Amino acid sequence: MKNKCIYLDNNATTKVDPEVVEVMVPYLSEYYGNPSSMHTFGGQVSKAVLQAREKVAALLGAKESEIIFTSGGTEGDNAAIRAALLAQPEKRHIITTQVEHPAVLAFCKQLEKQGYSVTYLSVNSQGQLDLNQLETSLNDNTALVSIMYANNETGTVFPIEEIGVRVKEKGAIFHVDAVQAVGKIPINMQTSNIDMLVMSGHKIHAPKGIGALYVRRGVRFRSMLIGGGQQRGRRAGTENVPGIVALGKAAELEVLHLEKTAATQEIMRNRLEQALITKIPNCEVNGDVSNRLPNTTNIGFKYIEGEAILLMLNQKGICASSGSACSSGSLEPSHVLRAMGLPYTTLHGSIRFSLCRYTEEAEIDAVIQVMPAIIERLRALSPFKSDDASWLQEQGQVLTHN
Ligand SMILES: Cc1ncc(COP(=O)(O)O)c(C=O)c1O
Ligand code: FES
Repeated sequence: MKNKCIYLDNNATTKVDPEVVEVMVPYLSEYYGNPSSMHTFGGQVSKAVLQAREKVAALLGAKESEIIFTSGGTEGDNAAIRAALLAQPEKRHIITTQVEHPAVLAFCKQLEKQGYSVTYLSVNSQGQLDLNQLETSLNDNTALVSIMYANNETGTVFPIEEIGVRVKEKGAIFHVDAVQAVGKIPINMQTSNIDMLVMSGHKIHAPKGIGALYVRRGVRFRSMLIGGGQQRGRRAGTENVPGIVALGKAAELEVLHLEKTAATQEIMRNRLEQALITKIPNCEVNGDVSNRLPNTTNIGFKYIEGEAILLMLNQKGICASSGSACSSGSLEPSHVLRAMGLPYTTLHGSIRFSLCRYTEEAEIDAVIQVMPAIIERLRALSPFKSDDASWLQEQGQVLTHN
């Protein structure tokens, strides 16, 4: 099956780069040794793992010894949060935000049931955090502050370093889910206050099921997986060598391409966004447009369902998304847009386009060409034609999801 779609859903996952495929294949065939083995055969493999670690460290401005390979973003987030709590058993308070990925949010909800208290910082209508709220929430009992670098749905980038200063003043551990930021904006751990940072391979043109967790030297870390002593005892289990080699290559390619491709993607993204909001009435960009990932746009088309737009785009061979991949299909409006307090009619009609270094101008042109007619057709069928609350109530609709 040859896939010829216009793929603008890169925040959900990315295509594996052919150069990445090429370097990983030998580790699925010839070099199948165990990196922990004493013999030379295993030794070759362990060397490849080390080189990959160095490449991932280089992408983050970190040291090789600060990188732990994981199975991806979810494991990294879970492991970081758990390690931070285990390192400070006397502290029982966590601060996070209402707009985190479920890998953090659902885990925090579970921790609440285990007796931890969790503060979920709110965001304003542009998706921005209030740093005063962070400051007033921080106390001596705060073990951990877990805040994402960039939001997967809107692309909003949080002022991570300003947040970090405040967190470190209070002596809490600062964990950052950077799954969407790595490879899209420069990140340098040398000049950062972040203690633990999480990235995932499949968002940067490596395969699914591989990721990395950065743990700053000196930060106490207890492994979530208990077993063999792999990865200096920080993550038990025989390493996913082909995945690790692939992640190393993907990281190397990001170092090479990041600056140039981010700039090109931003130009294309802006062109797409501008064209859509100019040609289509009653739509607006969601999120903080001045602090945003260069590849993401989330647009609310009032009075229609995002899923309907996606189905029609799909018929034209265009892949986009409404919010996050893991909750799509639920028809529940996004928790991120809800936290921003968007009106009901925008909440349901929001879709995300996310670009990557393979996105071409002609693909953007194609989307610009088909969208106005799609929206017009759906609006003609839609029962929602205004924000008038009494009208919505008459229709028996729920007004807000807050
Ligand atoms: C912000 C964020 N965190 C965590 C994850 C989970 O990563 P993974 O799919 O590698 O478990 C994702 C993936 O959608 C994400 O966007
Ligand atoms: S797991 Fe990817 S968006 Fe949720």
